[in-house]
Amino acid sequence: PRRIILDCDPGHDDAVAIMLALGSSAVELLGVTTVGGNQTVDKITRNAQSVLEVCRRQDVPVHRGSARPLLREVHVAGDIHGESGLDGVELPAPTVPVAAQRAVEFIVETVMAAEPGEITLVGTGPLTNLALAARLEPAIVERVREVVIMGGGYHEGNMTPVAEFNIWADPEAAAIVVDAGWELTMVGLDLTHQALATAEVEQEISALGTDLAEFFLGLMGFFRRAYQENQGFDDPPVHDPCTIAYLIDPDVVRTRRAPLRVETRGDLTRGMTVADLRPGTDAEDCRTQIATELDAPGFWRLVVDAVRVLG
Ligand SMILES: Nc1ccc([C@@H]2N[C@H](CO)[C@@H](O)[C@H]2O)cc1
Ligand SMILES: [Ca+2]
Repeated sequence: PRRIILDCDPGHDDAVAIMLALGSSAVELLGVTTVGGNQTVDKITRNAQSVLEVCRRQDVPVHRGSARPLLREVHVAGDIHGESGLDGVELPAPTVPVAAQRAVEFIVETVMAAEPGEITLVGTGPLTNLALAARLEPAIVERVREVVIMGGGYHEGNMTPVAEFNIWADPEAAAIVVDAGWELTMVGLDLTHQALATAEVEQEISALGTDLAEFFLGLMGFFRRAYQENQGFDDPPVHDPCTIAYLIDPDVVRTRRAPLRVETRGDLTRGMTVADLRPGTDAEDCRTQIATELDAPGFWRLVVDAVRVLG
């Protein structure tokens, strides 16, 4: 299985990413690291613990990470994720304390203790922790098998017309991660806006008839209303689990190699991910790639199967 660390800011769709990782035998979730993003890192960390409680996987450690971006001010996404960061469901109190080791140390130690090419880092929040890890121990860059991020977009934005929230929140961290030189797959809004939680999806989940299915529906109910009221979407795009689906079954996500950079100095373009899609840029030795097309039925089949297995 792909052995991963999930750096995240749960967040409704981060929670689904955790459930998909736990419910699939193709992925081994070694630990969850948290970062301020959708909400403050205290709330995010508590949410991560609660999701693991609901999934009855308290064996997976939660390591707390950066409360704020490297340079920029904290901006949370309360309009989409609510005051708690996971509004819409009952969140059980954690029964296991947060790990003593901080997120960045856990990332570095896990990668350096494993064989080269064994560990995959998945980031579904601002990339502050991954940037700090690459600076604390540069040796992880050639040791990590692949970095997969939910963030950015080559033709789409949400925080601004040209920037996606995770990248916009900490553009300097994103630039460090994107420029580091490791294999990096950007699963941006162009892809994740195809992962819409339709009524049909909700019916399939509801038919499972388990407590976990109800938890999922509670998450999606709030996320749907928030997206309708604030972003004008009929059905909510469930961004973060697309990274996990790509690892479970690469055929579910079409990718294209392309040089990738992050704008950190722009005024109108703060946090823009600039992909070079001109002819001939998809060279074999290009170490960054972007996700372009989702097999939506295939994606949702993986999600429903995971919720069923976990239930
Ligand atoms: N409006 C909005 C803001 C932030 C997010 C979060 N950031 C990413 C999408 O921009 C996902 O990781 C999701 O958790 C989603 C919607
Ligand atoms: Ca997220």
